[in-house]
Amino acid sequence: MNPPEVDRVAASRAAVAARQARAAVKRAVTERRLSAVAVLETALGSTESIEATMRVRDLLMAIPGLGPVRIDRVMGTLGIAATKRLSGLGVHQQVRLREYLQRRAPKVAATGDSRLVVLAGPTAVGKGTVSTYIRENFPEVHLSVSATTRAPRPGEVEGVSYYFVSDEEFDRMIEAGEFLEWAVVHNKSRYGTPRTPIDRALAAGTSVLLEIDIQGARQVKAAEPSATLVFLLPPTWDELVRRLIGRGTETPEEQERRLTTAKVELAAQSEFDFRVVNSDVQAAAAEVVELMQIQKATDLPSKE
Ligand SMILES: Nc1ncnc2c1ncn2[C@@H]1O[C@H](COP(=O)(O)OP(=O)(O)OP(=O)(O)O)[C@@H](O)[C@H]1O
Ligand SMILES: Nc1nc2c(ncn2[C@@H]2O[C@H](COP(=O)(O)O)[C@@H](O)[C@H]2O)c(=O)[nH]1
Repeated sequence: MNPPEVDRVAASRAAVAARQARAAVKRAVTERRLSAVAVLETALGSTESIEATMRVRDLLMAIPGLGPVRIDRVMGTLGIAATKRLSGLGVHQQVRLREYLQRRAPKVAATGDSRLVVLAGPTAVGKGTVSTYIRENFPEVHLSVSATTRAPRPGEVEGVSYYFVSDEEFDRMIEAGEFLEWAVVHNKSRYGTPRTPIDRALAAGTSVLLEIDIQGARQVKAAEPSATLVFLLPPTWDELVRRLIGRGTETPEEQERRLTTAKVELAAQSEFDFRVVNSDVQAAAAEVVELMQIQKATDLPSKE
């Protein structure tokens, strides 16, 4: 073969491979192994991805219950041309399509034993310490990384501790529907759970742990009733105060504010599926992981 012919054959093989890869993505959406929203996020996150080359129409065709006539109508309403690919969407089209998919597309089916677990509890009870222990010792668990508008503390790492974002960026993320939940915590900063990494992990059969406040836990339960809520308790109130003051990361005013919230939060513990007392980090982490891994939550003995 001469060089132009070699190029033509290579291009045709690449086109076939891309078509097959797009068909596999569509199948995964139809079979509810992958959420349509996760496909959109991947496409928007990388123009190199196979998802970026998918037509919007094909993504909608993958959603059970949507036929060609309905899809034409929906695309008209969303203001998206019939031939548009995901990578070619304008900002407003992206927002409208994301909102539509969040409302209309079915959630991914739970695969195997993967589950969504929320760890909440009052300030300084040790949520961060227990979660970090789980991240370091149980790599099979996906620990969600939140976005926050608060400033980093010494030693905190961008993308590991949090995504530290400006108020404007947080507004944008809310507007774009990127959060599973978000809340103003301790009447001060905003914190939110990015939705896409969670959808992806659950679709891949990985259990997910969210370390968030109680307002967030309530929102997650409302959005995903199958989520398991775990409340982390201190051995005593005095020990909680000792941990907060001992951590030394807040001013006395901020400590006061957090202890006021803590009293309200402790009163909400009965809303949770399980309670774990954090007397010892390793033991508390093991209990939380047990709740994520063993039988279905409904079959478990109470940890109260
Ligand atoms: N089981 C434990 N025994 C003794 N100290 C602990 C234990 N767990 C955590 N601590 C300590 O308590 C302090 C608060 O812990 P941590 O920062 O993890 O709390 P948190 O619940 O994440 O707080 P916040 O909600 O305010 O972020 C830290 O100094 C930590 O080292
Ligand atoms: N509702 C949410 N709460 C969150 C999230 N990420 C963290 N948090 C909670 O905020 C407080 C304060 O955290 P700190 O790091 O400033 O001490 C604590 O209770 C966290 O659990 C989130 O995404 N959503």
